[in-house]
Amino acid sequence: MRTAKDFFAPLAVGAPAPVREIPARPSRAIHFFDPGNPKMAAKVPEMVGTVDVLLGNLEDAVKAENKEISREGLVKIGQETDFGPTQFWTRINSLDSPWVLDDLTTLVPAIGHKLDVIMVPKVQGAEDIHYVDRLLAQLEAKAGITKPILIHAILETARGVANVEEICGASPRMQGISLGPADLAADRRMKTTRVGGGHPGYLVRQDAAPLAEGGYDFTGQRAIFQQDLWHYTMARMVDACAMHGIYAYYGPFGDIKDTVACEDQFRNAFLMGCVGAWSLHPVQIKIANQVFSPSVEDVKHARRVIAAMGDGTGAVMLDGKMEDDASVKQCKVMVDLAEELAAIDPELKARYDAIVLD
Ligand SMILES: CC(C)(COP(=O)(O)OP(=O)(O)OC[C@H]1O[C@@H](n2cnc3c(N)ncnc32)[C@H](O)[C@@H]1OP(=O)(O)O)[C@@H](O)C(=O)NCCC(=O)NCCSC(=O)C[C@H](O)C(=O)O
Ligand SMILES: [Mg+2]
Repeated sequence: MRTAKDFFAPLAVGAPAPVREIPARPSRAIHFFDPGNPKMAAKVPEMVGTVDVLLGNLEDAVKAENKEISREGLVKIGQETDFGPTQFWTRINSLDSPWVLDDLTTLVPAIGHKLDVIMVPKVQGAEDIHYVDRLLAQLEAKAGITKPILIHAILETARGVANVEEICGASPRMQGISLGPADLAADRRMKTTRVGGGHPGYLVRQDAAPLAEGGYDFTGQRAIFQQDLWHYTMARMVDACAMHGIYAYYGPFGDIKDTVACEDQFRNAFLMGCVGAWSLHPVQIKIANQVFSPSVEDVKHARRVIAAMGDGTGAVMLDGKMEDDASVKQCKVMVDLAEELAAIDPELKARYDAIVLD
């Protein structure tokens, strides 16, 4: 058993002290690029400052024969790029793959001082996080790294979902969790063939109309309402993350051309408590930045409620609605997020600063 005092002790002599709290850094879009793809790699410097997180992907979507080229490409990018306000993450290969040990033993000494977060795919339980945690501590100690690299897990197996609470609490390095809908669908034997998003077959149909002579008209037109396949998993993930003070993210939306449905999926995640989503193509960065930034209307309303509530206790009527201690807490979540984002996004800051309370 790991005791409370052990939890915040370094796991290797000379490794940096674990963080006590995960910093609330903006991460509306986690933008994936293949560091071994020359066209994508060339775009990295110009993307700095336009996206909250740049993630060099080494796992799925990188061909087996290119794993080493991509890893070397990531080292070069890490060494040569000034990331400024943008976070620099990587997704390593899965823990059961032949590449992951080389990923970690190459990346940490070479660019560990620049890497903010390592995303670990297909996490099954706390034991996977413990393995990476100890290995990172050893590698950080050896490389003289002074700031601990954080861990982000992808929820993409049934066992991972069943163990999500213990995964979130497995290490002080745990920064957050993303939903990996494509691998999760396969692992669960869902009958879908998509990378995230909904499915027209997963629906609820309006009741049949009653007939005058009795019985029901099962042949008439009835409205159908498409349902969200990911609602249950997202809700579990958000609760587990909130419980442990870490951050939840929707993952990939593979239908790049369907920007409208992508926006819907991202907005569902935002409303449910996620702080960001993945971007697979430059077009999705703008969608994530917009969706995961509170609207001017929401910030204005939240500020009005906070102002009307004074010390934050009791109940008042505002625009015909009751506001109380609980609604003011929700409004503070909105305003705090707006302030964090305004600190790194001048355009957003100008829009929030222009708000005038009625
Ligand atoms: C999806 C893509 C294969 C599409 O690429 P492409 O056909 O080249 O798109 P375009 O012609 O529209 O590209 C226009 C230009 O933009 C560059 N580009 C494209 N994507 C990126 C990017 N991600 N970062 C930077 N630059 C990008 C192209 O090179 C073009 O450049 P130019 O010719 O100079 O104008 C491709 O977007 C892609 O591979 N994206 C990343 C895919 C990925 O990372 N997949 C893995 C994450 S999802 C996953 O793993 C599932 C999950 O784990 C789960 O289980 O659910
Ligand atoms: Mg996956």
